Amino acid sequence: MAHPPSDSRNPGMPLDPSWFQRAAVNTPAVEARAAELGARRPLVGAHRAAWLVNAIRCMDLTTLAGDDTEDRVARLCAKARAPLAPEVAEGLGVAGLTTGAVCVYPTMVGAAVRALAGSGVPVASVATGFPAGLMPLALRLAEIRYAVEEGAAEIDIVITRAHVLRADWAALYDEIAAMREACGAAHLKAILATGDLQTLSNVYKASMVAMQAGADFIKTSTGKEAVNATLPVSLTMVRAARDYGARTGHAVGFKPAGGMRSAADAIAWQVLMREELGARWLRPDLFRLGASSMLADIEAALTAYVTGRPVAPQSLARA
Ligand SMILES: O=C[C@H](O)COP(=O)(O)O
Repeated sequence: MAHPPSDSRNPGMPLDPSWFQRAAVNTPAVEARAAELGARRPLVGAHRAAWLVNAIRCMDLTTLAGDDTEDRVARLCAKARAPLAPEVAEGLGVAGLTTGAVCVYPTMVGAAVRALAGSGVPVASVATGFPAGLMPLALRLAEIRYAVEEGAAEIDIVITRAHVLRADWAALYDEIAAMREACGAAHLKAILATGDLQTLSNVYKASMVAMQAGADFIKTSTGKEAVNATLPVSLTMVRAARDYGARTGHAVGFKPAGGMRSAADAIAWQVLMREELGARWLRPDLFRLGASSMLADIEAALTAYVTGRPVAPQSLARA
């Protein structure tokens, strides 16, 4: 399938329920496909290293904790600017490698912007009453505008799950469209909190509504639900993005987030993107891995590959 260009933002479109209201996801088939993806023969050597470097390039390095401080954010940003030790980066031929972005709470955006100055690494901010989103819309929109004024280039919004559970697609569309407008030039990632949506068919429908409302990315989770990113949910969402792109010519990005911890996770999700959407979707403008602790395992794997010495992930510098 020809891949639509991704350098143009998703303009959205009027809500059209005929694109999704009769969608019925074959859950057993999706789960079987996802299991097959996760059970692939492991990559080794230079091939595995290349996929892990790309995972860093596409990572939203995240801290979203109640005890976050400006010092912790500054340390995270230093890691985002230089995720690998110099000798490891040079050994891989990726001097200057950075993460895709840094993702923080709104009141930490200023500290992140200052710490990332001159790096080219954008700041993403969660907003709209993260993680539950249960605040008046006017306050959620004000929070978006605050984060953008603080310097956020990307806004990760959360949807009102009740709109999905009640199949109130107009209400879901209207809130995301209003959020998209409040973002202005900042890119909008729509967090669907899929662990709260009960069925894969609801995940597909919410994905389609978010894209029709103008989301630049669809994102699985806040990382605070009981169940966050899974391969079956991700497969459902990327197929929605594929269907939307085939009909509109607009590429919408995908961000799995929450609970991904290992280098193996980083490869499994990239294999899913490569096989379902194509190599074009393995770049940071269309793919992000939302993770707070996955980088340590990736760094340990790459350090061991370059130096030949095994390294415990917990021994590496953490934010
Ligand atoms: O959006 C990013 C997620 O909150 C990160 O979740 P995590 O801490 O489980 O990696």
